[in-house]
Amino acid sequence: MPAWGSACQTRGRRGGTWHYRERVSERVAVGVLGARGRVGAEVCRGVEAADDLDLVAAVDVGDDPQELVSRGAQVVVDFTHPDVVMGHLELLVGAGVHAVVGTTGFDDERLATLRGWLESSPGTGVLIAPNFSIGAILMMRFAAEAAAYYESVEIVELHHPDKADAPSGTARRTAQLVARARREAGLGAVPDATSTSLDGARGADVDGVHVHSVRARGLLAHQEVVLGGPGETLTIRHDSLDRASFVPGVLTGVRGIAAQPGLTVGLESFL
Ligand SMILES: NC(=O)C1=CN([C@@H]2O[C@H](COP(=O)(O)OP(=O)(O)OC[C@H]3O[C@@H](n4cnc5c(N)ncnc54)[C@H](OP(=O)(O)O)[C@@H]3O)[C@@H](O)[C@H]2O)C=CC1
Ligand SMILES: O=C(O)C1=N[C@H](C(=O)O)C[C@H](O)C1
Repeated sequence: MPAWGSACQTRGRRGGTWHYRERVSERVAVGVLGARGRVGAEVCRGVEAADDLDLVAAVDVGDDPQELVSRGAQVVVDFTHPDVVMGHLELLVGAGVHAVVGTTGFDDERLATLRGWLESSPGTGVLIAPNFSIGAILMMRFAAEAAAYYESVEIVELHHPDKADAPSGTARRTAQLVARARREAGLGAVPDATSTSLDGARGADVDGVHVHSVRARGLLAHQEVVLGGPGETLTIRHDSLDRASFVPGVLTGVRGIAAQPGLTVGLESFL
């Protein structure tokens, strides 16, 4: 029986007599936080279109997040804002509700706080995924794999100008994965003899990897990882052209989170 499966009976006719056959229903009651936002609205549409999911609460600014609990959400998806997401998670984890989180802004300190809350709520699962699109997940994986072979690497992330934060959660995560791969390969610091006269000219330094953030109307979510070695470069690029790109990954997280208690960072282990 799945974690939230409920057994129900269906009636069938065999040999002229009615009999009952047990059928296991795996429907999941889902709440969405940030339901009127750019991604939240897309997630609501995805949940409503799925045969095995029920949208029981759609919450945004002005609504009471307690509704998520009182309406029986088993899993809550959060696409809100880095400034408010921790408050939501404290409420959800305290109530034993699983969470699938796309909202950015998770540093080591926040993750440690979250782990502490989860220790007091055994059986509850939280998935924090910097990016739910399959192409972005593959882009991060390919970048980490390539990083061991190149002396140089820089990341350019490009987004719409209404984005809450910079650098993007995806770029931070990519930089961390690339930096780890470089360490494991025994590579030292990336070569850079530049002496800059303007702050910011070389972007932000994330674990020794330079990250550049572009914000321009017309863009949605894009990233390039530029790797360089003697006489060659390799550019790994991903483009999200529509927010529909995030929905299948979110629904995969929703369906899998009850079976993965504790904290998971990145959708990779659900694929
Ligand atoms: N992991 C991933 O794959 C992705 C992650 N993201 C991240 O998701 C987050 C949201 O992005 P996006 O959808 O573009 O942002 P939006 O601003 O379009 O949506 C956020 C929504 O949350 C609402 N909101 C803000 N505070 C609260 C609150 N306290 N309670 C309930 N709702 C609240 C906002 O309302 P109001 O507008 O009134 O403030 C808005 O409707 C960002 O951190 C972004 O980086 C985005 C895309 C993909
Ligand atoms: O705000 C966005 O739009 C996005 N945010 C996430 C991030 O910061 O990485 C994911 C994607 O890049 C879109």
